[in-house]
Amino acid sequence: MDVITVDHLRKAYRHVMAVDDLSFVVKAGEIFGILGPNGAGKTTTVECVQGLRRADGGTIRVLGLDPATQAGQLRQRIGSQLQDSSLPGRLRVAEAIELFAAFARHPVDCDEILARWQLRDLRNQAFDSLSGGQRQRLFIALAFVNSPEVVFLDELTQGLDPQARRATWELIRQIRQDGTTVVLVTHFMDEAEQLCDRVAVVDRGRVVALDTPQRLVDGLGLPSVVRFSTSETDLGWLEKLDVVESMARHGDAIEIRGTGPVLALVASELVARNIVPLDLRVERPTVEDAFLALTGRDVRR
Ligand SMILES: Nc1ncnc2c1ncn2[C@@H]1O[C@H](COP(=O)(O)OP(=O)(O)OP(=O)(O)O)[C@@H](O)[C@H]1O
Repeated sequence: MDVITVDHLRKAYRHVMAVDDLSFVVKAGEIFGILGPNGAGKTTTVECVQGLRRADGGTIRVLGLDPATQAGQLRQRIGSQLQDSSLPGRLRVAEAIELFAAFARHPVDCDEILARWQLRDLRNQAFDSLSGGQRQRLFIALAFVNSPEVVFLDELTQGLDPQARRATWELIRQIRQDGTTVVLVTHFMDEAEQLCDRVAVVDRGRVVALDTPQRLVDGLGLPSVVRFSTSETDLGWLEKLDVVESMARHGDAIEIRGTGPVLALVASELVARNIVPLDLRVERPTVEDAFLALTGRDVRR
């Protein structure tokens, strides 16, 4: 079942075409990622989808509702992570959750939310006194207070330490298991790779690729890099293998770029010639490589 359909969405700010004929579908129960460089139009898109901004053209349906005319109904059924926003400084963590729950048609139990997002020990702490990571956890928790059917998370793990990131990913996976659909706007390639069932790569207001993280990478035929060390000097034959695109040597360190089953073929040829390096390894292309190939830009810039 399609939970979100965005069809030929357009949105301009004066002379800036922020979103230009953008289309995608989000299916029930998936974690759908929107990846793109700064200014690609991700936030504008997600704001239009949530009914926070009016589109100039195209159609959007979320849970069968039109966000432009049924935003009130929609807000009862979706959750949204606050971004760069702050709560009153003296508001305590538990009070913030109770406040948001008071507006929800189907609020979840506040203690359960505090426990799930590891906020129990902070329940009486004022918002002002929270660290960046703790605030982030609170913003995520608040997105789930109204038992949303679809939740929008923007830069989910910004400011979290590596352990907290992994714990957050695990919780989001559990939330998917509970049947909630998740839309994730992210700059983090590893997050998209680890968490998302499908990813839309957005650039200059358009979707330039949409697939599972694995198929995005595989579909581009990007090279893998095989590395190993050897003192053997006669390796020119390696470059003649069909799968090998190039070879570089720095002392004993060998680096081979190639596509397809490059590791298996290089390994078997080396062994056949009695060269058995102990450190043979392969670096497969990642979503980051795919992103660079698709947009020509580093996502962090
Ligand atoms: N309120 C606004 N007024 C004018 N221009 C805007 C406004 N909001 C966004 N823009 C412009 O529209 C384009 C898309 O912005 P948007 O915030 O949707 O991109 P984004 O992909 O979310 O970027 P980022 O990753 O930096 O948050 C950018 O060129 C931006 O400068």
